[in-house]
Amino acid sequence: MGVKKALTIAGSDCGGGAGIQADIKTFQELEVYGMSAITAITAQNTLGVQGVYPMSLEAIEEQLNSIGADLTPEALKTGMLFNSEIITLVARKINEFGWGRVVVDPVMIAKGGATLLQQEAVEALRTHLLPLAYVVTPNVPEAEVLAEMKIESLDDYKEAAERIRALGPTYVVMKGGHATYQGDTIIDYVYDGSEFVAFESKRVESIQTHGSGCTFAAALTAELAKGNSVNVAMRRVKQFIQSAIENELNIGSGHGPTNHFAHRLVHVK
Ligand SMILES: Nc1ncnc2c1ncn2[C@@H]1O[C@H](COP(=O)(O)OP(=O)(O)OP(=O)(O)O)[C@@H](O)[C@H]1O
Ligand SMILES: Cc1ncc(CO)c(N)n1
Repeated sequence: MGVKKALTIAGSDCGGGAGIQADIKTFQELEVYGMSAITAITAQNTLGVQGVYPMSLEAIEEQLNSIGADLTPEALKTGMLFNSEIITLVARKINEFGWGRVVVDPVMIAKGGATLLQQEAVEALRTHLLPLAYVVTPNVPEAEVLAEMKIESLDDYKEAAERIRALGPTYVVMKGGHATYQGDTIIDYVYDGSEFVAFESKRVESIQTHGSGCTFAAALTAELAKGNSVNVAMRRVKQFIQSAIENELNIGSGHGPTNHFAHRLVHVK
């Protein structure tokens, strides 16, 4: 059986904790061959985002053409796409190459508040990209935007998942990192249109969660590239992200990155 290939279409985080860098590290740790198409370069560190430089549409298209001509990914994820032109282009190329197992991480705002998706681009995400998604992985604020409603309870959560699934994805993974009503427990829900499967974990009291969303979606993409079902993949993903948050790296003086190699310690234990 040959090695599986995963592609990330996302922004670069020069600080190494989120974006393309988090994705490639995660693919590597999960023993999947990682590839990238860079949509934007960001200047950022654990203190915040200092600059955002979108790539030209031509540069993005050429990267995707090179991959499409030679290196078909078994699964791919999208992260920071920044504007509606980039979203439309990425959706067109995914269609053109017939790529499946698409994980859409609907990245909108960085932890420090910087805009990673322009307001006007939300509609493009809803209408062009979500119909192509096998899985979409919103956190609570992103789910509120996509579903156009406030989420304050479990019922709201389920209603939002229903509305998001109506936009086209086969699976909606509602991440619970931001859900304040769950107390010490974090619950991520997988919704397939008929049932909600809950994945529970213990909340770690830590500010070193920079890139947790990217790492989570990249781990899911890697496991899907191996041919796993979403629910089987999620068990591995939750272990991976839990150990990455529990085993702090203590890098930088702000919101430090998660520890992408921590799962190796868990295996040794
Ligand atoms: N403090 C924490 N302790 C344990 N697990 C966490 C914690 N914060 C997030 N997670 C887990 O990390 C994953 C990502 O969740 P989260 O909701 O934080 O994503 P996100 O907000 O998209 O991240 P980002 O801010 O990087 O975009 C989920 O599986 C979530 O359960
Ligand atoms: C490039 C990039 N993508 C995603 C995020 C969200 O964590 C970030 N901070 N930077």
